Amino acid sequence: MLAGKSFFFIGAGNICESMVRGLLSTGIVRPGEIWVSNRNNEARLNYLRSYYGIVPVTDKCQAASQSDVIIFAMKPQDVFTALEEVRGCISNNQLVISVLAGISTPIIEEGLNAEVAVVRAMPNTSCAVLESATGLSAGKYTSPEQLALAGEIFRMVGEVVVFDEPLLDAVTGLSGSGPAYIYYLVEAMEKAGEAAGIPRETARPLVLKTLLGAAKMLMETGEKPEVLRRQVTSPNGTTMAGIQQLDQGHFQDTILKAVLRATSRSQELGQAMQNY
Ligand SMILES: NC(=O)C1=CN([C@@H]2O[C@H](COP(=O)(O)OP(=O)(O)OC[C@H]3O[C@@H](n4cnc5c(N)ncnc54)[C@H](O)[C@@H]3O)[C@@H](O)[C@H]2O)C=CC1
Ligand SMILES: O=C(O)[C@@H]1CCC=N1
Repeated sequence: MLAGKSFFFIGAGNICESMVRGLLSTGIVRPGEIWVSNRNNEARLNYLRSYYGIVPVTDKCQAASQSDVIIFAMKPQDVFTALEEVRGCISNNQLVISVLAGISTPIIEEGLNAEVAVVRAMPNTSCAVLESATGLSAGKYTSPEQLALAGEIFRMVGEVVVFDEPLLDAVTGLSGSGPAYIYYLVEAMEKAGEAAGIPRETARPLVLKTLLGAAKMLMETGEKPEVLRRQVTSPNGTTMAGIQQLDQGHFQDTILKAVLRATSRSQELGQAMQNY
């Protein structure tokens, strides 16, 4: 279903590049089948063309009318300008994918002023290494086949779960923003290693292998994280001492608050655009 499909990204920033890198690395999508536009940034487009061989375009209406899949990938605040630029250029046999935090499918449908198939998607930047966790939900005019096509696109770059749309804000707070939480943890562990006397360049591979090993243990054993944690935690040993310190800092509660706050920020972004 995917071979030969053409993709048009409106907005060529971080998430666009992550998706492009992932899609091209599969070998199924070819560089000439990916068109990109970006606002006021020729240097960015030149970089994407020279690095990936993908095709910068300036006439967005024309590109939108000629591509199979149109991907909205600008900041939520910029969505209305983008919608105006391609209004009347997209028909129902194409597929619109919006990766915008907080922006509901009705906002996109109404902005396009036509019965266009829209899928809201929340991937993460790990698309670049084919390890994204992506949540999807279908808009009002999206057929099962069009939702399946969106699933196929994001399955090329990782795992896909389909949700009812209201949950997409929570997906954004959990796995859309999630890589940043993990990077933050890695930053903290590296600094901690350094504080304990391990040089930064040595701490990083130790931390990264620890992270990868723990993720693999979770995936390959299928055990609950609590069980695996207990296997590391000897009575009165070092891990117990470390975990007690994390508990004193309300580690789990802090993570919970971070995910809930990111979720409500996604809702706020949507609300702000609704009232626009
Ligand atoms: N960065 C991430 O990890 C993720 C981002 N998202 C969503 O993706 C969207 C983009 O995020 P980033 O790539 O991080 O932002 P970014 O700021 O890196 O890229 C957005 C790009 O869109 C361009 N743009 C704005 N209006 C445009 C228009 N009318 N036509 C063409 N280009 C236009 C801007 O010039 C900018 O280069 C956001 O809505 C965000 O919520 C979703 C999942 C993950
Ligand atoms: O920070 C943001 O708003 C976007 C959405 C999910 C990840 N990055």
